[in-house]
Amino acid sequence: MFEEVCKTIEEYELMDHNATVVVGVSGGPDSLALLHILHRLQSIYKLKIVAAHVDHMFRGEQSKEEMEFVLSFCRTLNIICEARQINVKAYAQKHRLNAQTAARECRYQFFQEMMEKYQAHFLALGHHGDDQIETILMRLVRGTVGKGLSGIPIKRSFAGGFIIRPLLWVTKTDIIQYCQEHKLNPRFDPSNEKDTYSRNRFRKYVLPFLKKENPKVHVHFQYFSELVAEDEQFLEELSIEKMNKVLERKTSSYVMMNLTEFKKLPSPLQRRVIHLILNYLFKGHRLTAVSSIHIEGIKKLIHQSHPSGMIDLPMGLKAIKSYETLNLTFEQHKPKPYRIQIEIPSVTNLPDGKKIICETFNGVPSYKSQDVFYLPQDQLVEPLIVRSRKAGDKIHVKGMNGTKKVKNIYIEKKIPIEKRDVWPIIEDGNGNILWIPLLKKSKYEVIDVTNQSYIVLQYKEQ
Ligand SMILES: Nc1ncnc2c1ncn2[C@@H]1O[C@H](COP(=O)(O)OP(=O)(O)OP(=O)(O)O)[C@@H](O)[C@H]1O
Repeated sequence: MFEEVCKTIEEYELMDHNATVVVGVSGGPDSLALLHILHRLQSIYKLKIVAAHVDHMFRGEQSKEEMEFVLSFCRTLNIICEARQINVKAYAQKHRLNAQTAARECRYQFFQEMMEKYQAHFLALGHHGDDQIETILMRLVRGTVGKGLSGIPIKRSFAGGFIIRPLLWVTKTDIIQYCQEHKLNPRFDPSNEKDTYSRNRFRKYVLPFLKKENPKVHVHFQYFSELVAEDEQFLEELSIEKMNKVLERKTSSYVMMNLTEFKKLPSPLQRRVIHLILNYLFKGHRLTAVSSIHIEGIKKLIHQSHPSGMIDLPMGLKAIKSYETLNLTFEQHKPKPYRIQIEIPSVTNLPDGKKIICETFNGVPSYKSQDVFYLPQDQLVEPLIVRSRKAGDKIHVKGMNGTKKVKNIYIEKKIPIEKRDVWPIIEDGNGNILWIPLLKKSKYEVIDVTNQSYIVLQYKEQ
């Protein structure tokens, strides 16, 4: 096993000469073997080794005894040992965490502190090949997708340096044998046997079967882990590039996406782009994992034939589709309804950022367009009003008998939902809708060569 671990260290460049390495040592076989191996490499790499032990205070005297054991083991090898007792139960209660998560958080805080104290480059941990198999299988069973399926990384950034795991290519059996050969006499944590933990059930019931099928199964899982990590990194970079092309607006609580561009992406990139956006929006919301249910929900909303729709996501996030736009937003604001009187003449600023210019006009209008409306002076019923839509709004459409629902006009013209609430509607003193700028004119616009006197309304950009 020693040779195998040395090979891993070299191949993955897990160690530099003259480096300072903090080693997480629980007192169990994995980390004890790891410490022993690194100690053997100390003179070759000219390493400074610091063992770091946390007593989680779960098992009273027994865990204290483990701490004493680690301290004395390090003394015999002449290795610096930092040990700390942390009341994890109290920490878990305070932060409302389960015991395992709390223990992990406390441990990593301590490791970080030790790395800073000793200005260490590496934190070495004793995860091995069987841990890798368990982790990947547990995640598959739990429904993890993407990068999470790569399991435990052999080297990753941490506290200004790297976490390294030199034992990932060896098995628990190799480690136990190593401990026996070198008479290391490790401590065994009884909680590793409990059926209540999911990991222990995988270890006890699934691993023996896999190892019987193929004693080298850990090699295949490790290889799988590295391939997935590599593929995922490549796809993530590609997805970031594509995401930047489909995003039209982005703040910490709001994202607007162009669906015409989005739909051109191949399906795996579509999923990843959604995943990236959700991760970005949920950042800081203490949501550990974006679930595939949310990603698929958004994808379905985008591809459904109906041009508009909305789904609710965790933490009050909403995905709102409107024609070729998807808005993902935590913002709940709905535009306020408005009603403004139009003086003659005047310039009226509108909530949609545009303006209505109202003037009198003498002569026969020759310019006809959807952004200008001519009302014969003798038809004017004051006051003229510009307002937002109301339920049941109807317009007597120019050149048509009867009325038409304004709502149907918005649908026909594919006006996005969020724009409908601010779109201006002009009505007269009788409450008749005269004009919906850019969309529809009413029968009240009558241009007649015998008439030389009009009110002209123009809808313009600022
Ligand atoms: N209490 C602890 N103090 C210091 N390091 C720890 C502690 N618990 C775990 N570690 C580090 O994290 C690694 C993985 O922990 P985990 O609990 O998954 O493994 P384990 O199977 O219990 O390992 P070991 O046989 O070393 O106890 C350990 O190998 C060790 O390097």
